[in-house]
Formats: sequence, C-alpha cells, structure tokens
Amino acid sequence: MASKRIARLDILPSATALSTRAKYLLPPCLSHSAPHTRTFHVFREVAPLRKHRRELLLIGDTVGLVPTMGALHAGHLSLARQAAAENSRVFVSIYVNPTQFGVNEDLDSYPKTWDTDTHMLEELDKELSRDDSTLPGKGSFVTITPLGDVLEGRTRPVFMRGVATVCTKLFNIVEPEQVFFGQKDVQQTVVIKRMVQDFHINTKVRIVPTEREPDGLAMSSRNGYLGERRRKIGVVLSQALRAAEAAYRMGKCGRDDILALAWDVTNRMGMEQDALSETERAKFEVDYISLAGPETLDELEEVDASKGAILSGAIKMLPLEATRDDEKLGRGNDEVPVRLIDNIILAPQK
Ligand SMILES: Nc1ncnc2c1ncn2[C@@H]1O[C@H](COP(=O)(O)OP(=O)(O)OP(=O)(O)O)[C@@H](O)[C@H]1O
Ligand SMILES: CC(C)(CO)[C@@H](O)C(=O)[O-]
Ligand code: BAL
Repeated sequence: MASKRIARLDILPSATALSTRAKYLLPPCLSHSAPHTRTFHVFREVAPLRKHRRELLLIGDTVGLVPTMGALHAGHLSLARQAAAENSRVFVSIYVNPTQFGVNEDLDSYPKTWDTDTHMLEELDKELSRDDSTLPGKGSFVTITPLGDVLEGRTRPVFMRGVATVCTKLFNIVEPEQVFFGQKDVQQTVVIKRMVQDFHINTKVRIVPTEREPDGLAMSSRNGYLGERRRKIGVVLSQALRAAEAAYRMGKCGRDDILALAWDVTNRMGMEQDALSETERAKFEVDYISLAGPETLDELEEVDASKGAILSGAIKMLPLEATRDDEKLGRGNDEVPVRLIDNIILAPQK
C-alpha cells in the first residue's frame, strides 16, 4: 500500500505564466534571495517547475492544480484543501490573466494582494502539515464554442477563451492528476470539462462547492470592493436563485414558473432601493438570470427532471451615487462597479 505523504502547497505566481516572454512585477520579498522563509516553493519560470514536476512524478507524488487569480479567500482555500485531501502535492497558480478581460472590464482594478495571498497559503500549508505530520490579442488561443459564448461570454466576450487558453497552458506545464475549480464559476467548470474531454487532456476535473458568507453571498475576490451598503444588497442574487430553486424543489419544471420567483426577488429589492435617497441606496442591474442545460448551457424552456439544470445569474452593483461620512466604504471607495455571479445546480430528480 502506498504510504501517505504530507500534502504540501506549491505556488505558481504570475510568473509561471505561461509565456516566458511576459514581464512581471513581483514584490521584492519574492526575490530569489528569500525563498527559504517559505515552507512552499515559488516558481516564476516554466523550466524549473517542469523539472520539479518530473521529480514528483518519479517519486510517485500526485499533483492537484488550483488555478486562481489571487486575492485569495476561503473559497480558494476550500479548493486547495480538497486538492490536498486527494493529492500529495498541491499547486496553486496566481495569475491575473489579462486575456480574459475585455477592454472595459476591471483588469486594472482587479485586487492584487500577493503578500496576503502567500501568507494565507503559508498558514494553510502549516495547517495541512499539522493534519498529517507523520510523513513527509495575438497568438494561440483555445476557444470552446458555443459554451464560451453564452452567459458570461455575452458580457465578457474574451473571458472563456482566456480561461481555456491559460488553463491549457497550466495543465500542460503542471500535468496535474487532478484540477480543482469552484462551483461558483459554473460556466468555467462546464467549459473546462468540455475542453479536457475534447482535447484528451489527461487530468480529472474536480468541482468544489461554493463557499458562502453567512448571509448567502458567494465569496469572491471582488467582494472587497463592496462597502457595507452595497455588500448588504449584493445578497440579492443568491436570494433570487434560492427562490427559483425552491420552485423546482416543489416540482415546477417550466422556465417561467421557476425564473419568475427569482425575478420577483430582484424586482422587489430593486424597487426598494429606488425608493431610497442617494445616500441610502445601493443600485444594481441584473445582467442575466439563466436556466440552462447542465452540459450544453442551452437555455431551457422546461427542465428535464432526469437531467437537472443550472440556475445561474450575474448582477452589476453600481457605484454609490453619494456616500456618507458615517459608512464603511469598500476598496475603491465604492466607486467601482462590481459584477457578482452565482449559481445553483438543480439536481436531477429520481
Ligand atoms: N466562493 C467560492 N467557493 C468555491 N470556490 C471559489 C469561490 N470563489 C472562487 N472560487 C474558485 O477559485 C478559483 C479561482 O477563482 P478566482 O481567483 O477568480 O477567485 P474569485 O473569488 O472567483 O474571483 P472573482 O471575484 O474574480 O470571481 C476558481 O476555480 C473559482 O471558481
Ligand atoms: C481559472 C482562472 C484562474 C484562469 O485564469 C480564473 O478564471 C479563475 O480564477 O477562476
Ligand atoms: N473567477 C473568474 C475570474 C474572472 O472573473 O475573470
């Protein structure tokens, strides 16, 4: 029987990136002079990483890869924990991938919290070691159509192409036995699964449930842009999806019967906000609320209860119109619009 090894975290910061020509600005603390302060490896070049990967292969270690864009939170850590539970090594990549952002999206303001990220991974690494201390524009793109064009793809046209491309590179470099993605980005999971299948990529795609705040808001790196006022209203999406899910659970399968309940929630909350003054309200726009097939992402008129469906949505929290001195603002002083996404899987019914 294979002996159990300590799962260790290895981190691939932006530099692993995927193109040896890319330039990266890394904080000085990450210079090669100080790697001994970390309990995990930091790779910024492809070649040493590949070498390390080959060594792991030779000693029979398995690798679970967790691709991220940094600004880590409990959701990311849940993926890393899951990966560690099932693999002897965990690779976490941190790379804010520009090719998945369109020109008017939030690439420039996307949070970059390298020091906190590495600290969190450090703590997680310690925790995992404690758990088992007995043993040690132009270029090439991967396009998955039509899956990448619907839902998020309508608002973020290059998003899924960027994700599929960067993940192909990561998968080729790391050659992980398993890759871990969060349920929160459901379209991404469907695209990646299809890509792995269509390109015969030798890895297993694992999906980890969405971590939520106590009120139901899905954790997301972008939530930090929500000050207390927008944060309170941001929960509208998860509440809307929950209402629609309840209709399905009560036996409704028709699109209108299911989605009407979600729209009731967003319309009601939207009207409540409209009725308030500019210093009190937080306005939002619904981008979409979708009821789609679990593998095709085609919009459904009727859920086939033997297959189930994906209920998903996106809203944009608009910048506050006027702020008050007595309120806690988010990163960017609540001047940055924040797009929130969420979903619920409507499981097949027997
Ligand atoms: N709340 C969550 N629960 C579980 N997994 C999550 C959660 N949030 C993100 N993930 C997963 O973590 C991985 C990296 O995601 P990413 O770095 O984009 O974080 P994010 O919080 O989704 O950020 P963003 O605000 O950009 O959506 C993805 O597989 C994503 O689905
Ligand atoms: C998978 C991913 C790391 C690719 O950049 C990104 O889309 C994310 O963080 O979900
Ligand atoms: N979590 C998905 C990364 C993005 O929104 O670009």
